[in-house]
Amino acid sequence: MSAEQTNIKVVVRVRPYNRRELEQNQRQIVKVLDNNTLLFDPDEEDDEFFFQGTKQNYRDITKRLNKKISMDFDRVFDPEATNRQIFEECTSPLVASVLNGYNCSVFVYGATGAGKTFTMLGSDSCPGLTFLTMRELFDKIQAQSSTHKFDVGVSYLEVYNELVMNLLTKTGPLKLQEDSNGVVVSGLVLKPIYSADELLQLLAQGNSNRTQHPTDANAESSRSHAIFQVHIRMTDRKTGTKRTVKLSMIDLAGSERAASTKGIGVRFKEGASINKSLLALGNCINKLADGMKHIPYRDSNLTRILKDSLGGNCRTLMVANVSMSSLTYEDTYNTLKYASRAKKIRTTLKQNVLKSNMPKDFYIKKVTELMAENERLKIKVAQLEKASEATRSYNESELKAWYSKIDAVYASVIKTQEYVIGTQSKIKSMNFREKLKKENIACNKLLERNSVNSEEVSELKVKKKNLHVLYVCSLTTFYSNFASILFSLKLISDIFIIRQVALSVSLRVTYPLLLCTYRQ
Ligand SMILES: Nc1ncnc2c1ncn2[C@@H]1O[C@H](COP(=O)(O)OP(=O)(O)OP(=O)(O)O)[C@@H](O)[C@H]1O
Repeated sequence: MSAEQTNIKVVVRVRPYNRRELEQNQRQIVKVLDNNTLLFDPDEEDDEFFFQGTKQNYRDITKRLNKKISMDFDRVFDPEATNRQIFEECTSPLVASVLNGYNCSVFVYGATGAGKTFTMLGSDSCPGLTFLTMRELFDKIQAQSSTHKFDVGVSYLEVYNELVMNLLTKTGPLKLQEDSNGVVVSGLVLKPIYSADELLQLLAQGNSNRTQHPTDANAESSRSHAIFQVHIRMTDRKTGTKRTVKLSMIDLAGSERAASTKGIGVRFKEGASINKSLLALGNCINKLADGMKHIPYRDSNLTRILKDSLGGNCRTLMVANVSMSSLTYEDTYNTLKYASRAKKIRTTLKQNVLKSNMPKDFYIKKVTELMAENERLKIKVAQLEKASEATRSYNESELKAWYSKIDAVYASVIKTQEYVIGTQSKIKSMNFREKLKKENIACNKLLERNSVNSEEVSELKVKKKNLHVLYVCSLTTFYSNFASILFSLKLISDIFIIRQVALSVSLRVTYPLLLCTYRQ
């Protein structure tokens, strides 16, 4: 897996004046010039001093010249900047990195009262980077839950007087050990969590266990280094690839000079040990910045724990907190010097992919099997495609044959029907004609008798003529029906009706024929 070289990202946050600073009306020693640059110890623009009517550059000739040092950082946040703004610009991108398999660390550095805890934890109304980052992390975990399985565990440690304590269980001191994965805290059991709310509850619980004592600069000064870590194991549901990553949020104790906290007794020891660990941190930062090979991480427990974040496989963000009041001149200067040095540190990033325990042979066998299966399936697909094509063509030709057979049968049925109908009407008209003939014979017989009188003779003759007309009609299929109707209605003696029927059907050819037959 390729490794990527990157610098530690360093941002400076300048906090607003606190009440004490405003009351003492001190001068401003940090001026934010733009998003990346600040001026430390600028000239006092309004501090004008006139001697005998002439403006003097310096009121006090014994006073040293202002440093006027311009410093560049990855980002400089002025006193108006909010925690959300810093989150969006600095730690939100880290969440995406974590879920891509990179270890990430955020640590805040600065003197007591400079705003480290405010930046990291914030308050209910103004949540800090830890809260906002964890919320974002869980939102993203939720969004990816269909493709990945996530196992999340957290730990919250404090390093106080060089002792490592578990803030979640209030137990310790714990020992640090080194293995191939780096420094591990022996006996530390990760607390599994399933939601952002659960995580935030644990954070609150750990904070309440944190060692705090008031200092001159901060009534709730944190006297220990707090290290909140989220360990995530991601399993790709499709490929089964596993990754383990760690996101660390570190709130360091104040980096002020021991003298500035005016500690005695326990507080002095506390201050000395904070200084010892921060001195060790400073040494590591300096050596890393100079590209030295040997880095004295082992000088303190803090640097041992931060080894990963500073010089290991980790994307690291350092937030240097400073006050702009001249009351904190030395501390602010030191913090900015540290931050400038830290900018030079380069870390090497690698995506964390868990090695599988399966031997190589297993995968070789598996791939060979899958390739053979693939070939077998390809052949099967080709066979099926061929078979389905053959079935399709057979069906089409057979269907055509069936259609033409059906058409032929249908045509012959129609023909037969027509023939039957034709035959029926032929039989009908033949029967009708037979009837007409019989009637004519009967008329003839009556006419041959001597007993019929002259009136009856003329009536029989008219009937004979009409029978003849009907006979002629019966020779055509169309008129045969009319003729048979007239005959059955016994209207054959009324030639007028026959004439009307012929007229109504407007058969100009047949009508003269009928008339001429009638005239005969
Ligand atoms: N950016 C800010 N805006 C408003 N108030 C701030 C800001 N930064 C710090 N403060 C206030 O300043 C005070 C000291 O801040 P904080 O406790 O964060 O300092 P610290 O650096 O953590 O100090 P210590 O090392 O002693 O714990 C707090 O009351 C805090 O609310």
